[in-house]
Amino acid sequence: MEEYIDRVLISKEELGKRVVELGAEITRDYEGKKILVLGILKGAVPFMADLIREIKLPLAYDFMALSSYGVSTQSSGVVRILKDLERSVEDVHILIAEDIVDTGLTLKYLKENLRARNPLSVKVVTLLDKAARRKADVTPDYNGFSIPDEFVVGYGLDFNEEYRNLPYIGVLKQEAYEIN
Ligand SMILES: O=P(O)(O)OC[C@H]1O[C@H](OP(=O)(O)OP(=O)(O)O)[C@H](O)[C@@H]1O
Ligand SMILES: Nc1nc2[nH]cnc2c(=O)[nH]1
Repeated sequence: MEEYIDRVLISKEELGKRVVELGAEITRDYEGKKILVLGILKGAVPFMADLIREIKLPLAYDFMALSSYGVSTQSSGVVRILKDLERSVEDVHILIAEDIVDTGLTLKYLKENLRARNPLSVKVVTLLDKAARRKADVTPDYNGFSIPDEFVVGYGLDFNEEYRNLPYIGVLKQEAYEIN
């Protein structure tokens, strides 16, 4: 698997340090509030699993799975809910946990959809922000790292469902795209 990694963009140590910082910031901001951390499957799972253990407050977590209609890697902005929340959110502050915000189309749809359910608030924490590709007017409230316009894998992010279990964020070699 790692023979196809061209270079490490964010190391395991850098990821760990930043997740601790994000957890501390969220802990300060949400003191006394009832939080629902909402992970977006599947990419957010490793980040969310580490982050929730750095949020030193009582919280609940749940997941949604979304799929965007579009041609291959091009997101169209039309999103379908594959797995929805299991309960009402009217009494909670929702903190959406994402691995990456790219065009922002997924997040724009999701925020609008969730706001219609009348939660106390909706905010977003993302591990990575690729702002150069933004098409929708959305800004994450908490961002781990701003990254350049490169396709990255690892720590939840995949290429054809592989590489999600790498402990760092890396950039693939050209060969990796050619063999698949
Ligand atoms: O800002 P956007 O351009 O809308 O892209 C961001 C979305 O794309 C990725 O999910 P993906 O559809 O690859 O699913 P996965 O998490 O299961 O890999 C990521 O987890 C975000 O949900
Ligand atoms: N794996 C992966 N998925 C993405 N979805 C949007 N941008 C990216 C990216 O850079 N890598």
